[in-house]
Amino acid sequence: MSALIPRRAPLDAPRAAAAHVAVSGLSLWFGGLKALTDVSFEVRPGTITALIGPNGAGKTSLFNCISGFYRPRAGRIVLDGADITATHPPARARAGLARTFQNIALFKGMTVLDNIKLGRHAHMKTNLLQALAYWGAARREEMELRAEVEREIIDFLEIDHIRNKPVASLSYGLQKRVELARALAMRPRLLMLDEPVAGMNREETEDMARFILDVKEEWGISILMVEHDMGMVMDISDHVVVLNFGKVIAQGPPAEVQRDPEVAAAYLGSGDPAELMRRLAAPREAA
Ligand SMILES: Nc1ncnc2c1ncn2[C@@H]1O[C@H](COP(=O)(O)OP(=O)(O)OP(=O)(O)O)[C@@H](O)[C@H]1O
Repeated sequence: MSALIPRRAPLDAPRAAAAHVAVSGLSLWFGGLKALTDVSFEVRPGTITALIGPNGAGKTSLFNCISGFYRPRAGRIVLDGADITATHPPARARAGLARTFQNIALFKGMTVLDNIKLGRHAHMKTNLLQALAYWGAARREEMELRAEVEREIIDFLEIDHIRNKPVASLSYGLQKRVELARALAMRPRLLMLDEPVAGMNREETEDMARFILDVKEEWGISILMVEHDMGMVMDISDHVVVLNFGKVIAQGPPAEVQRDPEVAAAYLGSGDPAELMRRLAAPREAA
C-alpha cells in the first residue's frame, strides 16, 4: 500500500514508553458458552498486534477483557509486569490503556476539540483535597501541557480545519479519526483499536492505516487492534493472532499466518492457504 509510507512526525510529538502486555490462559464464559478458552499472546512494546478471526470468534470478548469491561473466568492480563486482571477500566486507563470502539463513541453534538479534551478526563483529579492542593502552578502547567498535547494531536491527524465543527457534521472517516484523536489525548502506552477501518472506503482505509503506522513509529505506542480488513491487517501488523471459536489457532508474523492451513480453513472452510492468499491480494471493495 503505497500510501503507507511513513510521514515525518511533528518534531515535538510526545514519545510514550510503549507498553508490554502479556495475556495468559484467559478464559471467559457467558453462561454455558465458552467465548474464550485458554487464550495466550503478547503485545510487544512498540509493535502492532492484530486480533483476527471469523464472526463470533471471540475478538470483542477478548478486547473487553483487556480493557476491563469483562472479568475473565481464568487467566491473567499483565501490563508492564503488573497484574491488571482485576482492575477496573478507569484504573487501566490511568495505567496507559486507551481504546476506540467498533461503533463510534463520540459526543456528536460537541465539537471535535471538546471531544478530544474529554479524552484527558481519565487523568483528572477527582478528590477535592487533591484538587485544592493541585490548584496553582502545577495545575497551570498541566493545563498548558494539555493544550500542547491537543495541538500536537490535531496537527498530527490533520484535523485542524474541523476542530470547531460539531462531530455530527463530519464524514464517517473523519469521525473515526476524531475517535483516534480522543484516544491519543489520553496519552496511552497501549492503544486498542476496535475495527478502526470498518465501514470505510478505500481512501479512508489507507489514510487510517497510515495514521496507525505513524502512531506506532513516531509516537512509540504499542497497538492492539481487532480488524476484519485482512489486506490492511497484513500490511501494517507485526504480529497477528488468529482466534476461532474462542481459541488461538495461529499466531505469528502476517506472512506466516496467511500460509497456515488452519487459518485458511477457519476463513474459507477449504483449508487452502493459496486461495486465502489470492483473496487477500484481491483489491478491496470501496464501502
Ligand atoms: N454479552 C454476551 N452475552 C452472551 N454471549 C455473548 C456476549 N458477547 C458475546 N457473546 C458470544 O460470545 C462469542 C464471541 O463473541 P464476540 O463478539 O467476542 O466475537 P467476535 O469475534 O468479536 O465477533 P464479530 O467479528 O462478529 O464482532 C459469540 O458466540 C457471541 O455470541
